[in-house]
Amino acid sequence: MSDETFSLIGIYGGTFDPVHFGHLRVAEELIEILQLDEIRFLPAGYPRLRNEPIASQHHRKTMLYEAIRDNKKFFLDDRELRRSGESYSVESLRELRDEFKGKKAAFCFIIGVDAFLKLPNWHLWRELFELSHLVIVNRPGHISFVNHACLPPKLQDACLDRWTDDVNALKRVSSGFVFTAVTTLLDISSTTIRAYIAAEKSARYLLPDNVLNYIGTHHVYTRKNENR
Ligand SMILES: Nc1ncnc2c1ncn2[C@@H]1O[C@H](COP(=O)(O)OP(=O)(O)OP(=O)(O)O)[C@@H](O)[C@H]1O
Ligand SMILES: O=C(O)c1ccc[n+]([C@@H]2O[C@H](COP(=O)([O-])O)[C@@H](O)[C@H]2O)c1
Repeated sequence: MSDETFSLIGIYGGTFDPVHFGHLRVAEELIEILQLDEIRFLPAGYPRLRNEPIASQHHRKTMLYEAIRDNKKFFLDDRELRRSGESYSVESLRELRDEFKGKKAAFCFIIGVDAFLKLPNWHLWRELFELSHLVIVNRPGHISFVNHACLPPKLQDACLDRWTDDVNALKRVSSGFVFTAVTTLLDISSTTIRAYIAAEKSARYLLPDNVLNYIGTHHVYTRKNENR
């Protein structure tokens, strides 16, 4: 039976402007909860359905690299930064599926509940279920635990027979399940961090020190920075 199961690869997409402990703690806990082999952090080059990032692609990538480099299970996947045009998750997952052809791997696309609620606005969103499992994490200030009745009807329908709370189910097929994970709720957002830094308030303990130092050295979120 064991050689029938898939290895599990987490894919954590985001703007990461900047990466913070809300992201990193979720990733660390999901490695344990789902017994993931690795998590690939996938920074969006030109993120959709939101304002343009403040930091440049180069800064967002470097900050992310600095934040994850000491974790043997965390990897940076910069394919969306190398691609021109809007960043479509479905395109990245198609590419990854291609690269993993012949390997028994299942993908877990990790997504906060705030982003999950907007899924029906994503490019070719229904195809995501064919390419990956979806792993939803809660976020303070947003509806707690995905209450199926609160979902937009289209999303409710699409997820209908996909919900599972069985980690082993995710290892039996390469895609198609929706799993809600219980992780520590940390009320941290990149927006708050950018606002603190712009107001010269301390953002310490909300994100790794080396990332904070990088932001300071390169004036990433302050007016002195002319080359964001
Ligand atoms: N504190 C958090 N807890 C759980 N999930 C989070 C947290 N912060 C971000 N996420 C999730 O991580 C993914 C990427 O988030 P993103 O990089 O946009 O960070 P953000 O803090 O939401 O940024 P911003 O404030 O600029 O919108 C999204 O799926 C989001 O829901
Ligand atoms: O593919 C899409 O159409 C799409 C639309 C909105 C968001 N996403 C992805 O969702 C992830 C979280 O996005 P964000 O804006 O919350 O940082 C990130 O990987 C985005 O590229 C993807």
